Amino acid sequence: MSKLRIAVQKAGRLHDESMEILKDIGISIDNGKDQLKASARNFPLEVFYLRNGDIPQYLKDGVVDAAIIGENILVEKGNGITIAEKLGFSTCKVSIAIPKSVKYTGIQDLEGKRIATSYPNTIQGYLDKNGIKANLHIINGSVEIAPNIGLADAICDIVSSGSTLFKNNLKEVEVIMKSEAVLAVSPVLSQEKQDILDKIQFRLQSVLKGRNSKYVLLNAPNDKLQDIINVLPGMKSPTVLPLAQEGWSSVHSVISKNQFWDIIDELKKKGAQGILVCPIEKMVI
Ligand SMILES: Nc1ncnc2c1ncn2[C@@H]1O[C@H](COP(=O)(O)OP(=O)(O)OP(=O)(O)O)[C@@H](O)[C@H]1O
Ligand SMILES: O=P(O)(O)OC[C@H]1O[C@H](OP(=O)(O)OP(=O)(O)O)[C@H](O)[C@@H]1O
Ligand SMILES: [Mg+2]
Repeated sequence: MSKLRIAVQKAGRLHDESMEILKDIGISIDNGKDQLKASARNFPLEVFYLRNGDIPQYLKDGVVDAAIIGENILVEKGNGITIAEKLGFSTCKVSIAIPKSVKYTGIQDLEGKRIATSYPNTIQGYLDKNGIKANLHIINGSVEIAPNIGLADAICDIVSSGSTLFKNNLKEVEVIMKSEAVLAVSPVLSQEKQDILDKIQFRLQSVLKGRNSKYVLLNAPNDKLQDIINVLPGMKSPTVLPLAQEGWSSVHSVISKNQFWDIIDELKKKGAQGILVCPIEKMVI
């Protein structure tokens, strides 16, 4: 039986959460610390530990079948590679920044300027789209220092919290793209491997839905029950159970993390009491 070969970053910002999500979908990996390849014990999967930047080529060549990789790297090097699933971690932006003291009126201000970056294709595409010609200086790391040492007028790099920009006296002036970790798929995948990938994707979706939701239990006086139920979404509709104390019910529901605090405020206003919030491990719909 063939195994799906999946690439995961060997070390760096994506590694830990990539391994965690594989564990959360029930895949146990025999992991020697310095191994570059490992097999899953309970699933037809082989994990290859590789550099994030090298993964697009391995996917294109079909050396690996799938990968957990930053979306930004696919935009930079991954033409022809499809995204099967967005994974919700390692969120960041690829942005252009300039020294804080320099006035910025719009992208035309970058005409003829020197821009330091590790993402030449991404920024070149953005400049072309906006009809701007600039000189790119490709460097592999510590990009944010370039304006301070006189190497460039602007930079294009990853921004997350913004603290690296802040420490280097830079300000973000253009956001080229937003990125997160994704499950990417090789363009050359056999049907047998596609079937294994479908199973992984199904499990990932149930973990991701769980991560994005909370299970909420609350007590409601029966005369307020309908008002409270109207606020709650639930997977189908909320579960309502009578409490031992007459005139009261227990209401159970699932709330999306995005709407969570708004709904809790609303529930309190409508008379809900003893609200408990629990994490959801997996949600299979
Ligand atoms: N500060 C950050 N916050 C959130 N996500 C980030 C941040 N920096 C990078 N990332 C994301 O994590 C990915 C991996 O970044 P990391 O710095 O670990 O590796 P790299 O230097 O890009 O790759 P390689 O594995 O080739 O050395 C990036 O492609 C991006 O998607
Ligand atoms: O907005 P922030 O939260 O400050 O994050 C942005 C920084 O994080 C990344 O660097 P990293 O720490 O991964 O170092 P690297 O350049 O060696 O990859 C990126 O290249 C930025 O420099
Ligand atoms: Mg980095």
